[in-house]
Amino acid sequence: MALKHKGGEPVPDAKKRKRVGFTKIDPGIEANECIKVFLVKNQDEVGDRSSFCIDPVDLNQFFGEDGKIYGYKGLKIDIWLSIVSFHGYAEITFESASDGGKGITDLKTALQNIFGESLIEKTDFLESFSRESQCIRTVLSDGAVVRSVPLMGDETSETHVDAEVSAVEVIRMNLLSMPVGLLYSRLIPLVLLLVEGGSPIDIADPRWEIYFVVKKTREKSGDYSIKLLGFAAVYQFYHYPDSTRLRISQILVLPQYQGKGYGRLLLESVNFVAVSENVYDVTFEEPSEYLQHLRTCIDTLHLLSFEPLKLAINSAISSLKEGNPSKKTSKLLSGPPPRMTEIVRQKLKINKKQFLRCWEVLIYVNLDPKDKKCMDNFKTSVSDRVRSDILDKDSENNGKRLIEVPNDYGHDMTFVVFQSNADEEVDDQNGSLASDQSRTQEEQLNQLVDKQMKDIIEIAKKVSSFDNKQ
Ligand SMILES: CC(=O)SCCNC(=O)CCNC(=O)[C@H](O)C(C)(C)COP(=O)(O)OP(=O)(O)OC[C@H]1O[C@@H](n2cnc3c(N)ncnc32)[C@H](O)[C@@H]1OP(=O)(O)O
Repeated sequence: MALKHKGGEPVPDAKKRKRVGFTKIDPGIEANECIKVFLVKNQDEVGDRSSFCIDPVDLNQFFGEDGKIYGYKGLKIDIWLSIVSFHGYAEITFESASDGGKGITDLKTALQNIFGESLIEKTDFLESFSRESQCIRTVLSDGAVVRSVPLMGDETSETHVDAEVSAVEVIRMNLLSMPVGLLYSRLIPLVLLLVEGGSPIDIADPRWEIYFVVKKTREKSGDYSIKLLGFAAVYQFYHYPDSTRLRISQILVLPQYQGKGYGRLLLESVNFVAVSENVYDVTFEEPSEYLQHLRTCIDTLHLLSFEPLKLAINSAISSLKEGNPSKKTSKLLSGPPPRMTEIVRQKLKINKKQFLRCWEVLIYVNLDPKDKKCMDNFKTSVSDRVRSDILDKDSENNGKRLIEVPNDYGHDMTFVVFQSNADEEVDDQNGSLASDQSRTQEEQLNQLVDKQMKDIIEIAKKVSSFDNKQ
């Protein structure tokens, strides 16, 4: 870590600090504003601010309660993280430092809380590119290759001209192995920076496994190099009486390689292991909204080509074609038959909750968009399902209802809790409260139905585009 004080003046000692007269209390600077993190692959990129800069979830969380750094004027912190050895180097520059009433933030400690031991001095860092050029290859050489996908055409364009064969591989390893644990500990800063709510896992627990996705390039000389693209940490839970559940707890694809199918490959690989080792099922630990979207796309694809399910899907489609939405006596579209839920878990390792999420997408992709009656019936059935989900919750919660409504500010959802209480409605003299409340509830429900329809259509589109590529 290098602390550069612009103008060459030393950082003032405590005595001098007392004499500095501040007219107002130091407002501080948000960590998000003055810290930049670059991912670099060679010495030349270090110090070049046009290098690949990441967009961390929230750097403020590592700096006190208000996320601010105090005591510095003109502070700039550039962190250079090597994607060769995953070491880091912090270059800190500022015009002056003095206590403006809130102290002087100890930057070294704060940065060590994020980057830990992987933060090293500049010379050491620059040397690490050649010294540790084979570190990923060495650590992963003992791993089991779960999947190997050859790369062709454009995908190899960034490789060396002498490159003969390139492939993307997923390699599975136990985190208890010392070199693997060490490599993971160097990846922790990326987890903290890029996975919302991410925290280090306990590498001393033998039930943790890690799946690395790498690009392997074999040179004409016969030698090969390996580049790390991402990883997934998976916990093997015991499931009574003699089975295991796989839980994907942390998945990260390095930002410059995202959106190229590597996340999907990691998830498919975990699924492949789950099926071949006949575990109970695969679950996710608090998946982000985007990861959940990806998971539903992947599972829906598997379900679409799952022969035993075809009859159930066709029969659901027939009931939508024939159904009359004005007859409220029977549901147009019920969930999948319970027997299928069990078969899907046994054969595809998709659990019941996730299967239910995919079910409506499975139906939707099989509908004829020109069949208006069928499409209308589908929307009615989604609406019925949303309403019954909420009513079920309602009866469980003594009239308190929690519903998720979309907002205008992006992907995050807003949750609304409301209480439906018959007495309250009677007490309302004009009945206006009750009618206002039910109007609001109706609007919220409609919004929720629209949001769910939008999600179904989006996933269906994605799945159809994948299906055509395969
Ligand atoms: C339990 C937890 O860990 S929760 C936290 C999850 N992790 C994070 O949030 C960390 C930051 N995010 C990431 O690391 C990544 O975005 C991940 C892991 C979530 C997803 O990995 P990615 O490699 O980006 O996913 P992948 O490329 O497979 O799919 C993403 C997109 O690429 C598209 N895609 C997938 N394969 C291909 C392909 N072969 N060609 C073109 N596009 C493709 C997908 O359709 C998807 O597009 P969409 O966003 O329009 O739906």
